[in-house]
Amino acid sequence: MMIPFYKMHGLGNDFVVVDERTERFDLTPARIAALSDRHRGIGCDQFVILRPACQTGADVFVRFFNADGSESAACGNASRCVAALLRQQGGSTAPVLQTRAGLLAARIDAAGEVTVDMGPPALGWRDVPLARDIDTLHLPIEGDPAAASMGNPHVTFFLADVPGLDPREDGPMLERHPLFPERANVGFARILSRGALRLRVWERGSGLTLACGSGACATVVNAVRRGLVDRTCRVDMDGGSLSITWREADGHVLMTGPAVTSFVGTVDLDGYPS
Ligand SMILES: N[C@H](CCC[C@H](N)C(=O)O)C(=O)O
Repeated sequence: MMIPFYKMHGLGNDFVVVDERTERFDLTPARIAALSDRHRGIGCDQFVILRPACQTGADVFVRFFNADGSESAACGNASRCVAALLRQQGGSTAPVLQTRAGLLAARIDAAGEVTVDMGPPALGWRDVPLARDIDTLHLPIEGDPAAASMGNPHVTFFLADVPGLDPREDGPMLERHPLFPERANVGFARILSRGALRLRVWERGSGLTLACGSGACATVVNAVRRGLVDRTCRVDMDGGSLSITWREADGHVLMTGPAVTSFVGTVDLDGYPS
């Protein structure tokens, strides 16, 4: 069965987007993982499915799946891409995305830059979640990381504390550390100034990516909590930079950056195991 898809990216964090608002396809986690494979499938960091919104005020319901087929409630870069896609299809410049992490209000400016209100971070141990009741600002792991949720679990290492830590070497073990019952996205951050930091993320279910939107949000939150940066901070990643603001007035985190459609295509689902 041939189905259409959009290939998109946010700073090189790339996605296959399939629109199921008018027709459902048989997209099992196994088939999503096969389609996400960069050698045997289309290839992407995350696979994104659009469904009709079922919450008042939302324009679309969005589900995010990692390359291993696991589902995440949040994906910042893909949220910007979906907002831009709706706009390309004639939608408003202020779409609202329903996600499993809540309603996300987006805004597309005249230059095509997309701002998504990612909502407030969740900072309690049960929110991240962690395996037991501990202070999320200082986890009992070598390197003294902090943890926060943006609807998905993030742990942040500040490399000034552990200069030898490496995403590819240490990411896989830390992703599956027993302290993270739902695994974790692992951020490796270097503070550049009060208004900028450098970040690489070993992503849960996808590995090292060129950029991570929710990771950028969680890292700024954790850096502000530690008194290391101001509430508006540029986050420089391998694929480019995002502007993040942890707004004092309501505690929401705003993320601004690009969203690109690389190409559209069709794929025969019968070629992939369900
Ligand atoms: N790997 C993440 C989902 C994608 C996050 C990232 N691509 C973003 O832009 O936020 C997780 O399992 O929580």
